[in-house]
Amino acid sequence: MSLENSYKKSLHPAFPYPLYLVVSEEFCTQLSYLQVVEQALQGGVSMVQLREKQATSASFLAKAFRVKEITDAYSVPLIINDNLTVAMQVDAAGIHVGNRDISPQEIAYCWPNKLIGYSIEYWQQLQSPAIAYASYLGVSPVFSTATKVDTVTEWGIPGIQAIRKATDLPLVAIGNMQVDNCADVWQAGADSIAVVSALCKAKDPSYQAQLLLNQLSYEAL
Ligand SMILES: Cc1ncc(COP(=O)(O)OP(=O)(O)O)c(N)n1
Ligand SMILES: Cc1ncsc1CCOP(=O)(O)O
Ligand SMILES: [Mg+2]
Repeated sequence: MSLENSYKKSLHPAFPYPLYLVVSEEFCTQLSYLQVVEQALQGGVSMVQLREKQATSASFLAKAFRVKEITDAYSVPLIINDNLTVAMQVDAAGIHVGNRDISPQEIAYCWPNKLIGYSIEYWQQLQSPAIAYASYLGVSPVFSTATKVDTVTEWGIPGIQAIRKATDLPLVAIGNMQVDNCADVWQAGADSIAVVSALCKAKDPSYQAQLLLNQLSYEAL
């Protein structure tokens, strides 16, 4: 979709974070993960998630402290993937979980007033009690991706549109989000575009972040 054919959406008032970096050291091929975070933030990334599926808790915690130092310097919220202990210890802004993780209900009980991201992998989850505790939903994945293969539904544009009609919660689109497809996903109802490869594998994450953001037509809050 060209910018001329798109309309300026408002940012979601509860989630004014249009470009969301999900960073893992293992997917950073050109630069260190800390350089990727810093340069992506320079390019305008508005939220960062640290996702370390292979790390020990100790290594995850050490990395989280390093990333938090950078995100704090840019006043950008840091989300921790899966690990509530790490999230609490670094005083992250929140945590992202899916179906096989600690539940949003349990998180809200142990760690109140924090952002809770919850992955939607199949339609019936929209009826789950977890929804009441979620701050945003990860539409996961929009398109299939080599970065995460243990997925259930490839939502596509029709999936985003259907979930948009079913809930007012902020929607984060994830899964093979690139410069050439994120405008359509945005216009279909996503409030945020989350990327791993598009920034972690970029030679110039700052420039790449600007290219992604330029595709997203929105009014400043
Ligand atoms: C923003 C965002 N959306 C979805 C996911 C996937 O979370 P999950 O289903 O728990 O899978 P893992 O990331 O733990 O492999 C995410 N991490 N971030
Ligand atoms: C963590 C995650 N959750 C759903 S898809 C995905 C990976 C997205 O990676 P990429 O942006 O490289 O397709
Ligand atoms: Mg998870």
